[in-house]
Amino acid sequence: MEEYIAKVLISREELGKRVAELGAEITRDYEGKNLLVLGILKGAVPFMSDLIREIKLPLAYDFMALSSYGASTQSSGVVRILKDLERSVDDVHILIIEDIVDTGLTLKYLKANLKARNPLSVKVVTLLDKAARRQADVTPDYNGFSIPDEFVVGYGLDFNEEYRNLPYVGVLKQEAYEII
Ligand SMILES: O=P(O)(O)OC[C@H]1O[C@H](OP(=O)(O)OP(=O)(O)O)[C@H](O)[C@@H]1O
Ligand SMILES: Nc1nc2[nH]cnc2c(=O)[nH]1
Repeated sequence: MEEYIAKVLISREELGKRVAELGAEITRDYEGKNLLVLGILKGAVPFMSDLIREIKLPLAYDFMALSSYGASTQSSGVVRILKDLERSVDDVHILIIEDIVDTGLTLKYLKANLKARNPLSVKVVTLLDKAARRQADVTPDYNGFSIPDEFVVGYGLDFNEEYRNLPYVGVLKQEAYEII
């Protein structure tokens, strides 16, 4: 698997340190609030798993699955809900967990959809922000790392469903695109 990694962009150590910082910040901000952490499948799973253990507060978590890209690396701009929340949210502060905000189209749709359900608030934490590619006017409330316009994999991020289990964030070699 790792033979196709051109370089490590964010190491395991850097991820751990930043996730702990984000957890501490979120802990301060949500003290005394009814918090629902909302993971967006599938990419957010490793980040969410680490982050929730750095949030030292009572919380509930749930998941949504959205489709934006299919197997391609290009945004279609079309967002569909493949799996929805299991409960109403009018008594909770929602914290969306994303692995990456790229064009922002997914997040723009999701925030509008959730706000229509009248939660107490909706905020977003993303591990990665690729702001150079933004098409929609959305800014994450918490951001792990701002990254350049390169296609990244690992720590939840996939190429064709592979590489999600890498413990770091890396950039793929060109050859990886040529073998599928
Ligand atoms: O800002 P955007 O351009 O809309 O892109 C960001 C979205 O794309 C990725 O999901 P993807 O659809 O690849 O699903 P996955 O998490 O299951 O890999 C990522 O997890 C975000 O949800
Ligand atoms: N795996 C992966 N998915 C993305 N979705 C939007 N940008 C990216 C990216 O750089 N890598």
